[in-house]
Amino acid sequence: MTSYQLSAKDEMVEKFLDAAARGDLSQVSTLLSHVPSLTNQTGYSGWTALICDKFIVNSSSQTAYDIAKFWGHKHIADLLGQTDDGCQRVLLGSHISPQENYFSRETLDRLSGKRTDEAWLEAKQRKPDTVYLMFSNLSPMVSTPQEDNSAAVESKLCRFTYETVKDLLQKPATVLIFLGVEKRKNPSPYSSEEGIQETPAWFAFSTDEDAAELLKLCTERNCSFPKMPNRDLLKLNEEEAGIVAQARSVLAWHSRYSFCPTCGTSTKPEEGGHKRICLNSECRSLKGVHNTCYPRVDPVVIMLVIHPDGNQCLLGRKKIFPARMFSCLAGFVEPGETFEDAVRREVEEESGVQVGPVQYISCQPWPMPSNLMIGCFAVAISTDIRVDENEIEEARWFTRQQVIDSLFREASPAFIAPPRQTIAHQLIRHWIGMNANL
Ligand SMILES: NC(=O)C1=CN([C@@H]2O[C@H](COP(=O)(O)OP(=O)(O)OC[C@H]3O[C@@H](n4cnc5c(N)ncnc54)[C@H](O)[C@@H]3O)[C@@H](O)[C@H]2O)C=CC1
Ligand SMILES: [Mg+2]
Ligand SMILES: [Mg+2]
Ligand SMILES: [Mg+2]
Ligand SMILES: [Zn+2]
Repeated sequence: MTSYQLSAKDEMVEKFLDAAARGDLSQVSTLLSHVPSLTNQTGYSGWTALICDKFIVNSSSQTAYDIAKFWGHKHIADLLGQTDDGCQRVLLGSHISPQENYFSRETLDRLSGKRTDEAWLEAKQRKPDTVYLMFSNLSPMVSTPQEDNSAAVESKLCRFTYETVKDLLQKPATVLIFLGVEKRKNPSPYSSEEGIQETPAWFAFSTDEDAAELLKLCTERNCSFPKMPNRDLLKLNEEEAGIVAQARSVLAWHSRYSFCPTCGTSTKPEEGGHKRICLNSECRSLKGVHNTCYPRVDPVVIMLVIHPDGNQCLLGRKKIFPARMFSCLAGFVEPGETFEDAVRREVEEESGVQVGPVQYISCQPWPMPSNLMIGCFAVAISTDIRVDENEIEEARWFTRQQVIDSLFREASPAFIAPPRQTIAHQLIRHWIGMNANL
């Protein structure tokens, strides 16, 4: 006996569920002949005898699909995975694994709390193990193992010590930013502050000194300041790419915000280069907190639009793309807009295709100069293409097979995919990895 009293109806429901769970067909039919509505009654556990609506969840938030999958009933899970509601079935549901994109790795601990600690920052600047990255015209100095400009050759950031760059740091046009300290590989066994060996700090600075003279300061081979960031900054390893994503965006902001957006007076860097303050003591921007004083990040949605049949995707090309390259559609999020609405608006503006469900997949900082690419899948609810020629030269539906050929096979694919370092490439690849779910 339970400690609580069941009503006659509850008792009937529990009896019915018990019979259904045991597979006692004769008792199930007897009870049903008396009370047909028992099929959809819910017991204390949240279960029904037979889950007729597959979007109903039990008290553990599991759908029939989740349960079938958990117990390894693949056939049933596959059946339940098929739906008639055209759109949702081509999305991934809960099967998304976290994905790291190029420019996304957090190699350094930013220690944002230390940006206001001037004494600590000054001491760190002079430490012999502190690493300095040098930027000219928003490009970091890099070295390449051989003189080869092809995309396959990896570049390395040139690292400088305080002794080498201290004169440059004094020049009035130099902007210095504190990037953070190296993350500790092994957690320290010490618990007291004094016992912990501090890891090296990293700074980046921009200088307008003569580039040829700057290159002489480095002892590495084949040093240069790359000319085409969209191409040349894709040659770093993942760690260095993550550092450049932060450094280039912040330095680009300094180079564009030397005057106050509120009153037009000159501004100066503060807080380890993560803030600029106006030199006019009467300025409104000095009262309260204002986003004009901080580095900006511009959200951009980038989406792989999937055909309602689940087996084609929509890709477009801009005039400036290399020949035959097609990529995901993308566009800036506008003020007061959700990213889902931005996806729908940009896709319709650029291709005329209407979009229903939108699902976030992963994001990518894109430091040219300061975008945050918000990567999504989106399911089309119309398929006719009408391109806005101001933004896109051509847009097309490509079949899964054409996409696979383009990513993995050399011989004359239908189009050329964007490079692997772009989130566009990763979204396309991710889609190929999904089941057609048909
Ligand atoms: N990492 C990746 O895989 C990819 C990155 N991208 C980046 O996404 C960005 C946006 O894509 P688009 O198709 O050009 O956007 P878009 O479709 O919104 O059109 C760009 C136009 O929007 C206007 N605009 C509105 N807000 C702006 C802002 N904050 N900054 C600059 N322009 C603004 C300008 O008129 C600009 O010409 C590009 O800058 C590109 O660098 C684009 C595709 C792939
Ligand atoms: Mg666009
Ligand atoms: Mg657009
Ligand atoms: Mg736009
Ligand atoms: Zn001002």
